[in-house]
Amino acid sequence: MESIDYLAEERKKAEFNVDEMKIVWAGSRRAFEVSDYISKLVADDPDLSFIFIECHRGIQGFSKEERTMLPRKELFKNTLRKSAYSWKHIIDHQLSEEEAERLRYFVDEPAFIDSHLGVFIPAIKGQGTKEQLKKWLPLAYKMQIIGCYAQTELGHGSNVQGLETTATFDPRTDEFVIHSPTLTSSKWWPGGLGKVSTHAIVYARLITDGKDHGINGFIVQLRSLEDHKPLPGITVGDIGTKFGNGAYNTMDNGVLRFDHVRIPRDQMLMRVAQVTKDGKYVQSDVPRQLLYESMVYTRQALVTYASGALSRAVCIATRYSAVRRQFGSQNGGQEIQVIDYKTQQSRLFPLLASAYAFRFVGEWLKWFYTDVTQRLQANDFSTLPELHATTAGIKSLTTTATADGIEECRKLCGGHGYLCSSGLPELYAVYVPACTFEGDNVVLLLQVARFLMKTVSQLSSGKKPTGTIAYMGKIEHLMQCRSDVEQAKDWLKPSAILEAFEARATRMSVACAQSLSKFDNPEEGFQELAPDLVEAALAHCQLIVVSKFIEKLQQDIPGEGIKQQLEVLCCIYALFLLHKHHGDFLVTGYITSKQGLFANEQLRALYTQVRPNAVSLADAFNHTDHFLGSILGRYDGNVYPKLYEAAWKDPLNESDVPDGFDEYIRPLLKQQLQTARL
Ligand SMILES: CCCCCCCCCCCCCCCCCCCCC/C=C/C(=O)SCCNC(=O)CCNC(=O)[C@H](O)C(C)(C)COP(=O)(O)OP(=O)(O)OC[C@H]1O[C@@H](n2cnc3c(N)ncnc32)[C@H](O)[C@@H]1OP(=O)(O)O
Ligand SMILES: Cc1cc2nc3c(=O)[nH]c(=O)nc-3n(C[C@H](O)[C@H](O)[C@H](O)COP(=O)(O)OP(=O)(O)OC[C@H]3O[C@@H](n4cnc5c(N)ncnc54)[C@H](O)[C@@H]3O)c2cc1C
Repeated sequence: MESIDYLAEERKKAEFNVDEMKIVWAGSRRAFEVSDYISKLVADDPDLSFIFIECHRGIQGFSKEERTMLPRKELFKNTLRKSAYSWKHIIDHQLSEEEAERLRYFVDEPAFIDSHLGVFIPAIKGQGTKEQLKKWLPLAYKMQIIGCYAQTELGHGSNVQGLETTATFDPRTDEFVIHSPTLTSSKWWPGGLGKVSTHAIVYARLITDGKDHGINGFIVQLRSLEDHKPLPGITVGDIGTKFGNGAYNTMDNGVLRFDHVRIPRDQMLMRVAQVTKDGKYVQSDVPRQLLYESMVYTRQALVTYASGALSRAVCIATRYSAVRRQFGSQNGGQEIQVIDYKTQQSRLFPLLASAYAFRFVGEWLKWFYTDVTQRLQANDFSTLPELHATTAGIKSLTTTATADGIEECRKLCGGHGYLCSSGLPELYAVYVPACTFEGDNVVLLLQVARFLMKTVSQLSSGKKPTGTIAYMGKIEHLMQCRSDVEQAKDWLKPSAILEAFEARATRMSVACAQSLSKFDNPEEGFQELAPDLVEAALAHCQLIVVSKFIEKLQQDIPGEGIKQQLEVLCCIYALFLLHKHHGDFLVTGYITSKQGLFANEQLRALYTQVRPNAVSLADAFNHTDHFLGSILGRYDGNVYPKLYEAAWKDPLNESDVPDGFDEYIRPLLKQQLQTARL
């Protein structure tokens, strides 16, 4: 039966070519084709799109929207089945790495495979010697071993140098003894550890001859490759159910303790430092920070994933806002679409613009990461501090904004957004730990702040800042200039926007540096001023996102109306930030309150420009209905019949009279009858 497109009228209003925008969103025609093909493959293959569970009726299939009703143990087993099935598909069809990554993405269930591919393998690559890569990578790539990244402990996560697990070298046997000396040294959180991983990269204090050399990574086998039982001396399990039904609970985040577990010496990852057979500790000529290199990789990857998650929420909220009508009916006509309310637009459209902004900054960050890692291979470490600060900062900014944005989209969908079948509660629950893992977002901004303070202090010594901090080279101008905006439309000029963000970021950093200089003990000052430093770091990161969006627009972007739409979105992103943080821009003296009001006026005009294109801009994300997993976000907009239909699938509706009626409701009702008779 052909379905009716309830959003057809909206789609007719588009002033640009949606198919061309899909390519811009994907990054290239080839990336679009791969994503498009794999997302449909997943949606159309029940083994990938459905959840199969054994129950009293035999094996039953459930759709993605029903996932939150299912028990964790069954969900987990189903995820194992899907991972094995996906892996077989990848091998049988010889999928490329890009296609395989897309397959994992569209299956859309957190699983051990994420830790194996996203953290375990990058850690070996970043910290292993050539010989170690040769030995371990083929095993890992063929999934003959499955690994996780065991860094965080019960007592310490953010403070990596505070980890307690020990790796003590025993020269008599040429082995390390891995040990958990305290309860708080238990490894706690690693994804894939609880029930699946056979191996882990374990971060432990390296001790030789009684001397503590700090943290290093070690490859440790945890489970038998025969029967999967924990090896002697190892206690391992899952840490328990996490936030939200379904959600991240398909992942087995684990706990791990070692009781004097011995591993061969060559299982210490030795790119950064080595221990010789006679127990001598030798530091390589590469910086110690390379121990943290895999975190840089994953933080960079999380930025592109942020745009993916935000675009899903925005797509659901935009389509639903065009379907939903409230108030304003005249002469029996239709009510107003809620998307036409300016308040709805002022909450929704900045998120739409943010999704695009995060996409482009993610694209750039991937390029930057690749560039720096190539330099690292050639022993050029000069750009590593900038890469660390940028990945930390942009990961922090984009994941915080995305988690908040998903929750805002849920509210934008009113009451129905609170239903699990809207897809938004689970999306939020799955997504929100991204603000914590791979570095707590505040801790990461403090890293950016340290980098900025160093940059400011080096300016006087004549060191020329480059890359993302090149703007600080114009410090004299940026400390004094004033916005020349005279009317609302002046805020459309990229140069006006850029200077505003550069001046604000520079002034906030310089103000922090000046305050810091008043402290005798700089570390004490840093702690005292931390909230201001975090704000300065955020201002710098917002500047990066804005400037990368502007740079994107300087490229040749073909396609009818594409560039115009992106220009509007770029201005919305920047002016929304200016409006939200306008206190910063005012206090630092770059704009007057009148210029702030012009920005807001221009923002409202931009919302009007986006309005006819909103649904199509969301369509350009090219999300399948399966991937969205949302009745409110259905492509055809057929929301109400489907919501009604879905309600009856809830297990509570399996019978008219609920279990427990005889024990708990009937006596109450009877008691009321007796009371009434009295
Ligand atoms: C179905 C089948 C499919 C098959 C598919 C196949 C397809 C293949 C592709 C698949 C790809 C998948 C990708 C998925 C990605 C998403 C997966 C997400 C999973 C997430 C799991 C989560 C994992 C974790 O959370 S791991 C644990 C993370 N932990 C942290 O982040 C801890 C945070 N803390 C720290 O990083 C540090 O402690 C820090 C930085 C806060 C402090 O460091 P410090 O050393 O104690 O102190 P400090 O003095 O501040 O720093 C010293 C010095 O070092 C510099 N520094 C710090 N960090 C770094 C760094 N990372 N890099 C470089 N430099 C660094 C710092 O700046 C200082 O420098 P100086 O000032 O110059 O001295
Ligand atoms: C779903 C999930 C998956 C994970 N997967 C893995 C994994 O695979 N492997 C792994 O090793 N770990 C993993 N982790 C752990 C994760 O990396 C840590 O939780 C994270 O690094 C934060 O550390 P923490 O829990 O110690 O938080 P804490 O540092 O205890 O943070 C608590 C609070 O203190 C604040 N705070 C901490 N330090 C400072 C400071 N210096 N200044 C100001 N404020 C501060 C933070 O901002 C936060 O508000 C995972 C976590 C989650 C939630």
